[in-house]
Parts: sequence; structure tokens; C-alpha cells
Amino acid sequence: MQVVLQGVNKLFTKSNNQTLQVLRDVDLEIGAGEFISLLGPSGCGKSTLLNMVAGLEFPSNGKVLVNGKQVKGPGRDRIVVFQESGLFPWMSVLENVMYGLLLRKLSKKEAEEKAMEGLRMVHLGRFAKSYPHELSGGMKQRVAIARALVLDPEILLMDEPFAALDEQTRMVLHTELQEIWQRTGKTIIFITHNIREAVMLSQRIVLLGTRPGCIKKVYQVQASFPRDPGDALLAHLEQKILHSLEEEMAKVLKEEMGDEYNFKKGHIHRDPLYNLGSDI
Ligand SMILES: Nc1ncnc2c1ncn2[C@@H]1O[C@H](COP(=O)(O)OP(=O)(O)OP(=O)(O)O)[C@@H](O)[C@H]1O
Repeated sequence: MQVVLQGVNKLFTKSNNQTLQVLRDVDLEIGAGEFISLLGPSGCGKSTLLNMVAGLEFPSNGKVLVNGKQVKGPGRDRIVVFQESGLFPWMSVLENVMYGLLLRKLSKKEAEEKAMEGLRMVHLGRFAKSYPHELSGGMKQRVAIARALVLDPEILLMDEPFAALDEQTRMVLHTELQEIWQRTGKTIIFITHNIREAVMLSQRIVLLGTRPGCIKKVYQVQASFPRDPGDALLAHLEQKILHSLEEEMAKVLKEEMGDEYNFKKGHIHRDPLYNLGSDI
């Protein structure tokens, strides 16, 4: 297994000196080339888990291993793509994608060739000379994905990369990401609040419960790629996951709202895309 979490617990000390346990006894194995999504209510520890694989956070107990070695910090084999593209506004699209390659001491010519290849992979070759402010949100995220891909990490860690995008753009990016994943064979760990997104993209979905976050259930998504959004089996799986999540959502909302919250089953169904942010 390429990524292994063994008995992972994570505790944070809050500003009032109280201890907050975010993850409890998480055991998870992710194979090389697998596309796996992490789903769960807001605050259940998804980003904390991803950051531990990235080497940006460390378990309080337990181990995180990548290719058999304990993670001690960030490495070239792992790159995170965040919700915000984080492009440098003063650099062109091409320069943004070249930046990491130049830091790795590639010649300007080599960096430019690789960056153009990356941009073509996300269908933005024509926009190489544009600046970030000239691009839409979806295009910026595609540049961010190209910037990560050209560095050729084995593992791509994606923390709600499409959360800020409208539904149409998101669907286009789903198709592109599926193509990229199939073409490159990268391992992808993908965080989302959107059940449909998880079902459309992943081979496995890990549902985290709260609090502290532990694995509530793991779902295999059997459908082949490219996925059909109208597939009845996928719709059925969405419903199944939604029902499991309702219980967890109720716990979170009850904790946040106390007596003011009167949870009714089916409450979440009003959101057709089942976005499960804390604003629901
Ligand atoms: N460095 C930190 N210090 C203290 N508490 C933290 C720290 N990082 C995260 N937390 C807390 O840990 C909990 C889990 O946070 P995390 O961001 O991992 O959850 P999440 O499931 O990704 O949430 P969301 O879906 O809202 O992004 C939250 O209550 C958060 O406030």
C-alpha cells in the first residue's frame, strides 16, 4: 500500500488550553494509483488527515507512512492542491506553472516545455501568456492542477479543489480530472463536501464521522470510467451515503445549535447536490 495510516489520533491544544481530539484511531490503506475521496461533516478532521499525509501536520499517536516510510515532512512525492488556486498575480499563466520547475533547477527551456505540456493537459495551452486576473475561477484551478502535475508527484492531495466553482464548471473539471487521473496513474486523495462529486470521481469513498473524526464507513464505487452522471447505481449510492451522513450532520448541528436545533430526517435532501458544509 502506498499510503498507510495506522492508529492515527490527533489532538490540538486550543487557545484556551483545552485539548481538542480531532481524529481517533484512524486506520486506512490507500493503494498506488487509487482515487479516494474523504467525505464528512465540517470539522470532522478531513483536512487534518490530508495535511498529515502531506507532512504539514503530525499524528499525536499512530503513524502515517508513504511508500513504507514514516512521513516526517513535505516531500516531492506529494503535492497539495487547495480550494484557492494561489497563483501569483504578477506572473503569466506560463510563468506560474514554470515557477516550481525553475526552483528544481530545470533550465528555462526545459521548464517552458514541461509547463506548456502541463497547460495542454488541462486544455489551457492558448492561455499561456494570460495573467490570472484574465481567467475564470475554473481556469485558475486548472492552472493550479497543471502547476502541480508538472512537478510529477506520485500523490496528488486535493483539498476541496472545486468547492468555489459553479456546477457547470465543476462538471467540466470532473471530466478533465478523470482523464488526467487515468492518463497519469497518480494516486489522488480528494476532500469534498459534495457527495455527488465523490461518487462521480472516486473508486472508494471514506466517510468520516464526528467528533472526534473516525472512519464511519468505506464505500466502493464499482462503476467504470468515464462515469455517467445519470447512472442509477451511482444515484442509489449517493442516497445511501446521504443517509449515513444525516446522523453525523445531526450530531454536529446539535452540538453547534444546542436546544435550538430540531433535526428532521430528510432535512438535507433540500440541497440537490448534497453539499454538506456547516451552513446547512
Ligand atoms: N492547528 C490547529 N489548532 C487547533 N485546532 C485546529 C487546528 N487545525 C484544525 N483544528 C480544528 O480541528 C477540527 C478539524 O479541522 P479540519 O480542518 O481538519 O476539519 P475538516 O473536516 O476539514 O473541516 P471542513 O470540512 O470545515 O474544512 C476543527 O474543529 C478545527 O477547528
